[in-house]
Amino acid sequence: MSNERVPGRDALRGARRVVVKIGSALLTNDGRGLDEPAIGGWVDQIAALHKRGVEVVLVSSGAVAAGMVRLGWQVRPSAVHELQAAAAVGQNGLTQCYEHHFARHGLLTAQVLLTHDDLSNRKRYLNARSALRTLVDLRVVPVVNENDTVVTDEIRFGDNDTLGALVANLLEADALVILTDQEGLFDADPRHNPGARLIHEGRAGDPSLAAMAGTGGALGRGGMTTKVQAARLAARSGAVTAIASGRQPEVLTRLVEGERLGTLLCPEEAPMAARKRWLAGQLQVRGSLVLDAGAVKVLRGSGSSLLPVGVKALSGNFVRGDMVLCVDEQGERVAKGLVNYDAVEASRLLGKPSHQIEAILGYMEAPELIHRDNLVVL
Ligand SMILES: Nc1ncnc2c1ncn2[C@@H]1O[C@H](COP(=O)(O)OP(=O)(O)O)[C@@H](O)[C@H]1O
Ligand SMILES: N[C@@H](CCC(=O)OP(=O)(O)O)C(=O)O
Repeated sequence: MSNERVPGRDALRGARRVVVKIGSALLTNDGRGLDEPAIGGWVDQIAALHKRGVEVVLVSSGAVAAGMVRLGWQVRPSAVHELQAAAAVGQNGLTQCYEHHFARHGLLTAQVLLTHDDLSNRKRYLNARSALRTLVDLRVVPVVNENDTVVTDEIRFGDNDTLGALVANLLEADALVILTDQEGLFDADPRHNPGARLIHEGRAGDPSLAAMAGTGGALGRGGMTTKVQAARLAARSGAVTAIASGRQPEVLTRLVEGERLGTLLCPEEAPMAARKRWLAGQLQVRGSLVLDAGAVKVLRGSGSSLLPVGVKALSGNFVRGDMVLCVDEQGERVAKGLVNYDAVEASRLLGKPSHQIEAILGYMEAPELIHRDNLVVL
Protein backbone atom coordinates (compact mmCIF):
# COMPACT_ATOMS: atom_id res chain seq x y z
CA MET A 1 0.00 0.00 0.00
CA SER A 2 1.46 3.32 -1.01
CA ASN A 3 1.16 6.70 0.60
CA GLU A 4 2.57 8.66 -2.33
CA ARG A 5 0.65 11.83 -3.26
CA VAL A 6 -1.57 11.53 -6.30
CA PRO A 7 -3.27 14.74 -7.55
CA GLY A 8 -6.89 13.45 -7.74
CA ARG A 9 -6.56 12.16 -4.19
CA ASP A 10 -6.24 15.74 -2.96
CA ALA A 11 -9.89 16.31 -3.82
CA LEU A 12 -10.73 13.66 -1.23
CA ARG A 13 -8.24 15.02 1.24
CA GLY A 14 -9.87 18.46 1.15
CA ALA A 15 -13.46 17.17 0.99
CA ARG A 16 -15.93 19.06 3.14
CA ARG A 17 -19.03 17.11 2.20
CA VAL A 18 -18.94 13.40 1.41
CA VAL A 19 -21.65 10.92 0.44
CA VAL A 20 -20.76 7.43 1.69
CA LYS A 21 -22.61 4.52 0.09
CA ILE A 22 -22.49 1.13 1.77
CA GLY A 23 -23.65 -1.72 -0.44
CA SER A 24 -25.71 -4.81 0.30
CA ALA A 25 -22.83 -7.17 -0.45
CA LEU A 26 -20.88 -5.65 2.40
CA LEU A 27 -23.59 -4.81 4.92
CA THR A 28 -25.17 -8.19 5.04
CA ASN A 29 -22.06 -10.26 5.47
CA ASP A 30 -22.79 -12.41 2.43
CA GLY A 31 -26.43 -12.94 3.26
CA ARG A 32 -26.21 -13.60 6.99
CA GLY A 33 -28.30 -10.60 8.03
CA LEU A 34 -26.92 -7.22 8.98
CA ASP A 35 -23.28 -7.31 9.98
CA GLU A 36 -23.78 -5.18 13.09
CA PRO A 37 -20.17 -5.10 14.31
CA ALA A 38 -19.03 -3.97 10.86
CA ILE A 39 -21.74 -1.29 10.80
CA GLY A 40 -20.51 -0.12 14.19
CA GLY A 41 -17.01 0.21 12.72
CA TRP A 42 -18.15 2.36 9.76
CA VAL A 43 -20.22 4.50 12.11
CA ASP A 44 -17.10 5.07 14.26
CA GLN A 45 -15.21 6.24 11.19
CA ILE A 46 -18.04 8.51 10.04
CA ALA A 47 -18.27 9.99 13.54
CA ALA A 48 -14.51 10.67 13.44
CA LEU A 49 -14.92 12.50 10.11
CA HIS A 50 -17.82 14.45 11.58
CA LYS A 51 -15.63 15.54 14.43
CA ARG A 52 -13.12 16.96 11.96
CA GLY A 53 -15.93 18.99 10.38
CA VAL A 54 -16.54 16.77 7.33
CA GLU A 55 -20.26 16.54 6.58
CA VAL A 56 -21.28 12.97 5.81
CA VAL A 57 -24.47 11.73 4.20
CA LEU A 58 -24.86 7.99 4.29
CA VAL A 59 -26.60 5.99 1.58
CA SER A 60 -27.18 2.56 2.98
CA SER A 61 -28.53 -0.55 1.28
CA GLY A 62 -29.44 -3.69 3.15
CA ALA A 63 -33.17 -3.36 3.79
CA VAL A 64 -34.27 -6.27 1.64
CA ALA A 65 -31.46 -8.53 2.83
CA ALA A 66 -32.05 -7.66 6.50
CA GLY A 67 -35.80 -8.16 6.07
CA MET A 68 -35.28 -11.59 4.54
CA VAL A 69 -33.31 -12.70 7.58
CA ARG A 70 -35.90 -11.29 9.98
CA LEU A 71 -38.66 -13.07 8.08
CA GLY A 72 -36.66 -16.31 7.93
CA TRP A 73 -36.56 -16.33 4.11
CA GLN A 74 -33.59 -18.19 2.64
CA VAL A 75 -34.06 -17.17 -0.96
CA ARG A 76 -34.49 -13.64 -2.26
CA PRO A 77 -38.07 -13.43 -3.57
CA SER A 78 -38.65 -12.30 -7.11
CA ALA A 79 -42.22 -11.01 -6.63
CA VAL A 80 -42.20 -7.25 -6.20
CA HIS A 81 -44.74 -7.28 -3.34
CA GLU A 82 -42.54 -9.71 -1.37
CA LEU A 83 -39.42 -7.63 -1.96
CA GLN A 84 -41.38 -4.58 -0.79
CA ALA A 85 -42.52 -6.41 2.34
CA ALA A 86 -38.96 -7.55 3.09
CA ALA A 87 -37.65 -4.01 2.59
CA ALA A 88 -40.28 -2.63 4.98
CA VAL A 89 -39.30 -5.12 7.69
CA GLY A 90 -35.58 -4.75 7.07
CA GLN A 91 -35.52 -0.95 6.89
CA ASN A 92 -36.62 -0.89 10.52
CA GLY A 93 -33.66 -2.98 11.57
CA LEU A 94 -31.31 -0.87 9.49
CA THR A 95 -32.55 2.37 11.04
CA GLN A 96 -32.35 0.99 14.58
CA CYS A 97 -28.84 -0.25 14.00
CA TYR A 98 -27.53 3.10 12.69
CA GLU A 99 -29.39 5.07 15.34
CA HIS A 100 -27.91 2.92 18.08
CA HIS A 101 -24.32 3.20 16.83
CA PHE A 102 -24.41 6.93 16.04
CA ALA A 103 -25.94 7.57 19.47
CA ARG A 104 -22.74 6.13 21.00
CA HIS A 105 -21.05 9.21 19.50
CA GLY A 106 -23.82 11.61 20.51
CA LEU A 107 -24.92 11.96 16.87
CA LEU A 108 -28.50 12.00 15.62
CA THR A 109 -29.53 10.18 12.45
CA ALA A 110 -32.44 10.81 10.10
CA GLN A 111 -34.09 8.27 7.86
CA VAL A 112 -34.56 9.60 4.32
CA LEU A 113 -36.29 7.29 1.85
CA LEU A 114 -36.30 8.53 -1.73
CA THR A 115 -37.84 7.41 -4.98
CA HIS A 116 -36.92 8.28 -8.52
CA ASP A 117 -39.90 10.67 -8.68
CA ASP A 118 -38.53 12.62 -5.76
CA LEU A 119 -35.43 13.50 -7.74
CA SER A 120 -36.91 13.91 -11.22
CA ASN A 121 -39.86 16.11 -10.25
CA ARG A 122 -38.58 19.67 -9.88
CA LYS A 123 -40.62 20.58 -6.80
CA ARG A 124 -39.81 17.37 -4.95
CA TYR A 125 -36.16 17.63 -5.98
CA LEU A 126 -35.96 21.06 -4.36
CA ASN A 127 -37.80 19.81 -1.27
CA ALA A 128 -35.48 16.82 -0.90
CA ARG A 129 -32.52 19.15 -1.42
CA SER A 130 -33.56 21.64 1.23
CA ALA A 131 -34.52 18.92 3.74
CA LEU A 132 -31.16 17.20 3.32
CA ARG A 133 -29.27 20.49 3.50
CA THR A 134 -31.11 21.39 6.68
CA LEU A 135 -30.28 18.03 8.25
CA VAL A 136 -26.61 18.44 7.34
CA ASP A 137 -26.61 22.00 8.74
CA LEU A 138 -28.09 20.61 11.97
CA ARG A 139 -25.14 18.18 12.13
CA VAL A 140 -27.51 15.22 11.82
CA VAL A 141 -26.35 12.23 9.73
CA PRO A 142 -28.97 11.46 7.07
CA VAL A 143 -29.24 7.75 6.30
CA VAL A 144 -30.69 7.48 2.80
CA ASN A 145 -32.13 4.45 1.05
CA GLU A 146 -34.54 3.88 -1.79
CA ASN A 147 -38.16 3.81 -0.66
CA ASP A 148 -38.47 0.20 -1.80
CA THR A 149 -41.94 -0.29 -0.34
CA VAL A 150 -43.60 2.14 -2.71
CA VAL A 151 -41.55 1.89 -5.87
CA THR A 152 -42.53 -0.15 -8.89
CA ASP A 153 -40.07 -1.75 -11.27
CA GLU A 154 -40.42 0.99 -13.88
CA ILE A 155 -39.38 3.77 -11.56
CA ARG A 156 -36.89 2.14 -9.23
CA PHE A 157 -33.22 3.08 -9.02
CA GLY A 158 -32.66 -0.61 -8.20
CA ASP A 159 -29.11 -0.15 -7.09
CA ASN A 160 -27.99 2.36 -4.53
CA ASP A 161 -24.90 3.40 -6.48
CA THR A 162 -27.08 5.55 -8.73
CA LEU A 163 -28.95 6.90 -5.73
CA GLY A 164 -25.63 7.77 -4.05
CA ALA A 165 -24.50 9.70 -7.14
CA LEU A 166 -27.78 11.61 -7.37
CA VAL A 167 -27.53 12.51 -3.68
CA ALA A 168 -23.96 13.72 -4.33
CA ASN A 169 -25.34 15.93 -7.14
CA LEU A 170 -28.22 17.11 -4.99
CA LEU A 171 -25.92 18.25 -2.21
CA GLU A 172 -23.02 19.27 -4.46
CA ALA A 173 -20.83 16.94 -2.41
CA ASP A 174 -17.10 16.95 -3.01
CA ALA A 175 -16.84 13.17 -3.03
CA LEU A 176 -18.85 9.97 -3.33
CA VAL A 177 -17.29 7.02 -1.52
CA ILE A 178 -18.71 3.64 -2.53
CA LEU A 179 -17.86 0.91 -0.04
CA THR A 180 -18.24 -2.60 -1.36
CA ASP A 181 -16.87 -6.12 -0.89
CA GLN A 182 -13.95 -5.70 -3.32
CA GLU A 183 -10.88 -3.52 -2.98
CA GLY A 184 -12.06 -1.39 -5.89
CA LEU A 185 -12.57 -1.69 -9.64
CA PHE A 186 -10.39 -4.37 -11.18
CA ASP A 187 -9.65 -4.82 -14.89
CA ALA A 188 -11.84 -7.96 -14.70
CA ASP A 189 -14.18 -9.43 -12.06
CA PRO A 190 -11.77 -10.68 -9.34
CA ARG A 191 -14.28 -13.33 -8.25
CA HIS A 192 -13.69 -15.12 -11.54
CA ASN A 193 -10.23 -13.81 -12.52
CA PRO A 194 -7.62 -14.35 -9.83
CA GLY A 195 -5.08 -12.39 -11.90
CA ALA A 196 -7.29 -9.27 -12.14
CA ARG A 197 -5.48 -6.02 -11.34
CA LEU A 198 -6.81 -3.10 -9.35
CA ILE A 199 -7.35 0.18 -11.19
CA HIS A 200 -5.95 2.85 -8.86
CA GLU A 201 -7.11 5.96 -10.69
CA GLY A 202 -9.17 6.76 -13.76
CA ARG A 203 -11.37 9.31 -15.48
CA ALA A 204 -15.03 9.03 -14.51
CA GLY A 205 -16.19 9.22 -18.14
CA ASP A 206 -13.66 6.73 -19.56
CA PRO A 207 -15.63 4.25 -21.73
CA SER A 208 -13.06 1.48 -21.21
CA LEU A 209 -14.00 1.27 -17.52
CA ALA A 210 -17.52 0.08 -18.36
CA ALA A 211 -16.04 -2.90 -20.21
CA MET A 212 -14.09 -3.97 -17.12
CA ALA A 213 -17.13 -3.79 -14.86
CA GLY A 214 -19.03 -7.04 -15.14
CA THR A 215 -22.46 -7.74 -13.72
CA GLY A 216 -23.70 -7.65 -10.13
CA GLY A 217 -23.08 -10.05 -7.29
CA ALA A 218 -25.71 -12.34 -5.79
CA LEU A 219 -26.88 -9.98 -3.06
CA GLY A 220 -26.26 -6.57 -4.49
CA ARG A 221 -27.74 -5.47 -7.72
CA GLY A 222 -25.49 -3.43 -9.90
CA GLY A 223 -21.99 -4.87 -9.52
CA MET A 224 -19.24 -2.58 -10.79
CA THR A 225 -21.23 -1.40 -13.80
CA THR A 226 -23.49 0.79 -11.70
CA LYS A 227 -20.51 2.02 -9.67
CA VAL A 228 -18.73 3.19 -12.83
CA GLN A 229 -21.96 4.83 -14.01
CA ALA A 230 -22.40 6.42 -10.60
CA ALA A 231 -18.92 7.94 -10.86
CA ARG A 232 -19.91 9.48 -14.20
CA LEU A 233 -23.10 10.91 -12.69
CA ALA A 234 -21.31 12.22 -9.61
CA ALA A 235 -18.69 13.90 -11.83
CA ARG A 236 -21.42 16.09 -13.38
CA SER A 237 -21.47 18.19 -10.24
CA GLY A 238 -17.70 17.94 -9.74
CA ALA A 239 -17.58 15.09 -7.21
CA VAL A 240 -14.77 12.55 -7.28
CA THR A 241 -15.75 8.92 -6.66
CA ALA A 242 -13.77 6.41 -4.63
CA ILE A 243 -14.66 2.71 -4.81
CA ALA A 244 -13.07 0.80 -1.96
CA SER A 245 -13.45 -2.17 0.30
CA GLY A 246 -15.41 -1.54 3.48
CA ARG A 247 -13.40 -4.31 5.07
CA GLN A 248 -10.12 -2.41 4.94
CA PRO A 249 -9.39 -1.09 8.43
CA GLU A 250 -10.16 2.63 8.82
CA VAL A 251 -10.97 2.85 5.11
CA LEU A 252 -12.96 6.11 5.30
CA THR A 253 -10.47 7.92 7.47
CA ARG A 254 -7.58 6.81 5.30
CA LEU A 255 -9.33 7.83 2.07
CA VAL A 256 -10.01 11.36 3.30
CA GLU A 257 -6.42 11.56 4.41
CA GLY A 258 -5.50 11.03 0.75
CA GLU A 259 -4.15 7.49 1.07
CA ARG A 260 -3.97 5.57 -2.19
CA LEU A 261 -6.69 3.03 -1.44
CA GLY A 262 -9.27 1.57 -3.81
CA THR A 263 -10.14 3.14 -7.16
CA LEU A 264 -10.48 6.88 -7.59
CA LEU A 265 -12.50 8.16 -10.55
CA CYS A 266 -12.23 11.89 -11.20
CA PRO A 267 -14.27 14.34 -13.31
CA GLU A 268 -12.76 15.30 -16.69
CA GLU A 269 -12.54 18.94 -15.76
CA ALA A 270 -11.48 20.58 -12.52
CA PRO A 271 -14.08 19.80 -9.82
CA MET A 272 -14.93 23.46 -9.32
CA ALA A 273 -15.49 24.08 -13.03
CA ALA A 274 -17.74 20.99 -13.26
CA ARG A 275 -19.64 22.03 -10.18
CA LYS A 276 -20.23 25.53 -11.49
CA ARG A 277 -21.43 24.28 -14.86
CA TRP A 278 -23.78 21.91 -13.03
CA LEU A 279 -25.06 24.75 -10.87
CA ALA A 280 -25.67 26.98 -13.88
CA GLY A 281 -27.66 24.30 -15.67
CA GLN A 282 -29.59 22.89 -12.74
CA LEU A 283 -31.55 25.39 -10.81
CA GLN A 284 -34.23 27.78 -11.90
CA VAL A 285 -33.56 31.42 -11.22
CA ARG A 286 -35.77 32.57 -8.35
CA GLY A 287 -34.88 36.24 -8.19
CA SER A 288 -32.35 38.85 -9.16
CA LEU A 289 -29.85 41.20 -7.54
CA VAL A 290 -28.78 44.53 -9.01
CA LEU A 291 -25.04 45.10 -8.45
CA ASP A 292 -23.18 48.40 -8.32
CA ALA A 293 -20.28 49.00 -10.70
CA GLY A 294 -17.65 48.03 -8.10
CA ALA A 295 -19.24 44.64 -7.47
CA VAL A 296 -19.57 43.95 -11.20
CA LYS A 297 -15.87 44.71 -11.59
CA VAL A 298 -14.66 42.35 -8.85
CA LEU A 299 -16.99 39.54 -9.89
CA ARG A 300 -15.85 39.72 -13.51
CA GLY A 301 -12.25 40.57 -12.78
CA SER A 302 -11.17 38.49 -9.83
CA GLY A 303 -13.92 35.90 -9.31
CA SER A 304 -14.62 37.23 -5.81
CA SER A 305 -17.63 36.44 -3.67
CA LEU A 306 -20.56 38.85 -3.78
CA LEU A 307 -20.88 40.89 -0.60
CA PRO A 308 -24.11 42.69 0.39
CA VAL A 309 -22.31 46.04 0.24
CA GLY A 310 -22.20 45.81 -3.57
CA VAL A 311 -25.91 45.10 -4.06
CA LYS A 312 -28.30 48.00 -4.69
CA ALA A 313 -31.68 46.32 -5.20
CA LEU A 314 -33.32 42.94 -5.51
CA SER A 315 -36.47 41.30 -6.78
CA GLY A 316 -38.13 37.89 -6.38
CA ASN A 317 -39.24 35.82 -3.45
CA PHE A 318 -36.17 33.60 -3.12
CA VAL A 319 -35.09 31.54 -0.12
CA ARG A 320 -31.60 30.63 1.09
CA GLY A 321 -29.93 28.26 -1.37
CA ASP A 322 -31.97 29.44 -4.36
CA MET A 323 -30.35 30.45 -7.61
CA VAL A 324 -30.49 34.18 -8.32
CA LEU A 325 -29.37 36.22 -11.31
CA CYS A 326 -26.97 39.12 -10.78
CA VAL A 327 -27.36 42.05 -13.19
CA ASP A 328 -25.62 45.40 -13.50
CA GLU A 329 -27.44 48.72 -13.18
CA GLN A 330 -28.30 48.62 -16.90
CA GLY A 331 -29.91 45.18 -16.50
CA GLU A 332 -27.04 43.33 -18.21
CA ARG A 333 -26.49 39.75 -16.92
CA VAL A 334 -23.31 39.40 -14.90
CA ALA A 335 -23.49 36.15 -12.91
CA LYS A 336 -25.73 33.49 -11.38
CA GLY A 337 -25.32 32.00 -7.95
CA LEU A 338 -26.78 30.39 -4.86
CA VAL A 339 -27.79 33.01 -2.36
CA ASN A 340 -27.02 32.69 1.37
CA TYR A 341 -29.99 34.72 2.63
CA ASP A 342 -33.68 34.81 1.73
CA ALA A 343 -35.20 37.82 -0.03
CA VAL A 344 -36.48 39.50 3.14
CA GLU A 345 -33.14 39.19 4.92
CA ALA A 346 -31.17 40.18 1.82
CA SER A 347 -33.27 43.33 1.36
CA ARG A 348 -32.24 44.43 4.86
CA LEU A 349 -28.58 43.89 4.00
CA LEU A 350 -28.47 45.90 0.75
CA GLY A 351 -25.45 48.20 0.64
CA LYS A 352 -24.36 47.17 4.15
CA PRO A 353 -20.85 46.04 5.11
CA SER A 354 -20.66 42.40 6.19
CA HIS A 355 -19.55 43.19 9.74
CA GLN A 356 -23.03 44.66 10.32
CA ILE A 357 -24.93 41.50 9.27
CA GLU A 358 -25.16 40.07 12.76
CA ALA A 359 -26.42 43.35 14.24
CA ILE A 360 -29.03 43.74 11.49
CA LEU A 361 -30.38 40.17 11.37
CA GLY A 362 -29.48 38.90 14.83
CA TYR A 363 -27.27 36.19 13.32
CA MET A 364 -24.81 35.74 10.47
CA GLU A 365 -25.11 32.83 8.08
CA ALA A 366 -22.09 33.96 6.06
CA PRO A 367 -20.33 37.27 5.38
CA GLU A 368 -21.10 37.05 1.66
CA LEU A 369 -24.45 37.11 -0.11
CA ILE A 370 -23.13 34.59 -2.64
CA HIS A 371 -19.93 32.67 -1.99
CA ARG A 372 -17.53 32.54 -4.96
CA ASP A 373 -17.74 28.71 -5.03
CA ASN A 374 -21.46 29.07 -5.69
CA LEU A 375 -21.14 31.81 -8.28
CA VAL A 376 -20.93 31.41 -12.05
CA VAL A 377 -19.87 34.50 -13.99
CA LEU A 378 -21.83 34.68 -17.27
N1 LIG B 1 -14.13 -5.39 -12.69
C1 LIG B 1 -14.59 -5.69 -11.46
N2 LIG B 1 -13.90 -5.29 -10.35
C2 LIG B 1 -14.38 -5.56 -9.11
N3 LIG B 1 -15.54 -6.21 -8.89
C3 LIG B 1 -16.27 -6.63 -9.94
C4 LIG B 1 -15.83 -6.37 -11.28
N4 LIG B 1 -16.76 -6.86 -12.11
C5 LIG B 1 -17.75 -7.39 -11.36
N5 LIG B 1 -17.46 -7.28 -10.04
C6 LIG B 1 -18.33 -7.78 -8.96
O1 LIG B 1 -19.05 -6.71 -8.38
C7 LIG B 1 -19.39 -7.11 -7.05
C8 LIG B 1 -19.77 -5.91 -6.23
O2 LIG B 1 -21.01 -5.43 -6.67
P1 LIG B 1 -22.35 -5.67 -5.85
O3 LIG B 1 -22.47 -7.11 -5.52
O4 LIG B 1 -23.45 -5.02 -6.61
O5 LIG B 1 -21.99 -4.89 -4.52
P2 LIG B 1 -22.72 -3.82 -3.62
O6 LIG B 1 -23.85 -4.49 -2.97
O7 LIG B 1 -21.64 -3.38 -2.69
O8 LIG B 1 -23.18 -2.71 -4.52
C9 LIG B 1 -18.13 -7.80 -6.58
O9 LIG B 1 -18.36 -8.72 -5.56
C10 LIG B 1 -17.56 -8.43 -7.85
O10 LIG B 1 -17.79 -9.81 -7.94
N1 LIG C 1 -32.73 -0.50 -1.53
C1 LIG C 1 -32.18 -1.83 -1.49
C2 LIG C 1 -30.75 -1.78 -1.91
C3 LIG C 1 -30.49 -2.20 -3.29
C4 LIG C 1 -29.08 -2.72 -3.39
O1 LIG C 1 -28.78 -3.82 -2.93
O2 LIG C 1 -28.17 -1.89 -3.90
P1 LIG C 1 -26.58 -2.11 -3.95
O3 LIG C 1 -26.06 -2.06 -2.57
O4 LIG C 1 -26.12 -0.93 -4.77
O5 LIG C 1 -26.26 -3.37 -4.65
C5 LIG C 1 -32.18 -2.39 -0.05
O6 LIG C 1 -32.05 -1.62 0.89
O7 LIG C 1 -32.29 -3.61 0.08
